[in-house]
Amino acid sequence: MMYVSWRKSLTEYLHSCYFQGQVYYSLHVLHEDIDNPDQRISQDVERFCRQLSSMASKLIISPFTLAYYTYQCFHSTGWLGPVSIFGYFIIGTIVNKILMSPIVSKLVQQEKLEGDFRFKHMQIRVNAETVAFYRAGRVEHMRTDRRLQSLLQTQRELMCKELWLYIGINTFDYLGSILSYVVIAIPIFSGVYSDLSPTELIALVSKNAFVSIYLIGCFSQLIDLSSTITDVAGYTHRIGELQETLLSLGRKKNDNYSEAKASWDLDNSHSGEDPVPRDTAFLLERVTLSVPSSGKQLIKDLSLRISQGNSVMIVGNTGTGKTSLLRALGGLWESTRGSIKMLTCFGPRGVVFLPQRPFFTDGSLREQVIYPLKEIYPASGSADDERIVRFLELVGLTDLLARAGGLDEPVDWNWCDILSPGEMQRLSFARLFYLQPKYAVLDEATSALTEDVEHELYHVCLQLGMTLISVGHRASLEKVHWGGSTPCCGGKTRGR
Ligand SMILES: Nc1ncnc2c1ncn2[C@@H]1O[C@H](COP(=O)(O)OP(=O)(O)OP(=O)(O)O)[C@@H](O)[C@H]1O
Repeated sequence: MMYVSWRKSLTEYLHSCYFQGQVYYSLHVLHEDIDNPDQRISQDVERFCRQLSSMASKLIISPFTLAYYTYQCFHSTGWLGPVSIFGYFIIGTIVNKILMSPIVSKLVQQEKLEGDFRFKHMQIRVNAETVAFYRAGRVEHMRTDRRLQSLLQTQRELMCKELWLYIGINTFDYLGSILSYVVIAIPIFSGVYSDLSPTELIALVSKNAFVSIYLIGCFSQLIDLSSTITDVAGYTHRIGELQETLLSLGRKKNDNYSEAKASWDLDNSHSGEDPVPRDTAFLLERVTLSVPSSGKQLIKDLSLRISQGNSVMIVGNTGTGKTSLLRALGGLWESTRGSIKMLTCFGPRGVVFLPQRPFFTDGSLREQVIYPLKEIYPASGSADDERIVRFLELVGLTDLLARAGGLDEPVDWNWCDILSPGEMQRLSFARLFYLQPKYAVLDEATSALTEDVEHELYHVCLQLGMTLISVGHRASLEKVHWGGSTPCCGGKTRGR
């Protein structure tokens, strides 16, 4: 009996560990499984709901069975039986409450540490080469190990606390079965059933034992639920935190960016209702911009209008907020004061951003060049092979066609691993030429290329009719953005 109960506790514990893992994934899916977060979250939510519904079904049925067996117990033992069993349940609940409280906070702490540890793993996996260049393997190993040790320490503490809870639950179960005989022994020895024959007495004892044990069993079920409740409380707390963060982020979203402008738009969706000229892409009025996490002020009272044909170059020292200004233009950061209006859409008919770190998705060479149009128009087919090949030639990546085995050949490599920084920047330009937007926002997009190549690429952009908003350090770039200048915080904007 003892063995069966321990095994049950262990199985429950392992089950809870498994369940914790699943919920953990739902919380860290944003970091690790960005490719398919919706599916992961829906699977986890499904499991979570199953656990809740099993708990709810037990809670719904319990009152009926409790009422029936309380009546039966009262019938054979009088008030003594039900009162002592109810009193026993109340004491059990109080003890459980005391044992449960520290487990919930420990479980939340464990979830957080597990997330930190996995995030560290992912960070090393993504930056393995950089770490190897720094010969920082031992350092990273030590740092990861430190996180693992603190996670294991918390898990050990959690197990100790859970051990006491399980001891409490099992003790309640065993003492309960003894109580069933005690409650019938009292009326028997006090002479209530002195007129019964031994056979009738045995029948009475056995019937009462059955009823009492069943009644105590109902209470045991409720007490057992406490271990599930502690798990659910911990996960609910953690998921609640995630939800609150997402809600507050959603609330902070810049109002100037409508839902339509938050995604790519291939139709000419400019409504023309704005009082500003149709050729204006961005309108900034007395904008003050600060780093969201630290509040450090980067830009103060910047007013700027970026319109078609008037390229802008943003220059300045490192860390002065050039990229941050682009983040604000792209709606990723909110201004502290003033207003930023984006009056065009994302995509070929509007604006395309080339960020400082090039990004390449998994897939064929074509998918890299037309990114992200394949997902927007999956049936685009191979109608524009010629254009893609021409743009690859223009950026000096003809050999990539041979390396990839053609435009549509599936490749098993990670594009960021096999391309040099310069090649990545060239491929990003091929993408830009293919998309051919009205406005191109270029954040140090040619930092790994020579001045000549930079000049050529910028020249093609202008030939294709793009208005450029670029961040760069080289004086040679200024010629492309030739014109007057507007001061801007620690940096400068120069207009063509
Ligand atoms: N996500 C972030 N969280 C906290 N601080 C940030 C974040 N991104 C940037 N910062 C800080 O904001 C400041 C401006 O950063 P930004 O990237 O705009 O600089 P920059 O002018 O583009 O520099 P560089 O020329 O080196 O690219 C820096 O001090 C940087 O440390």
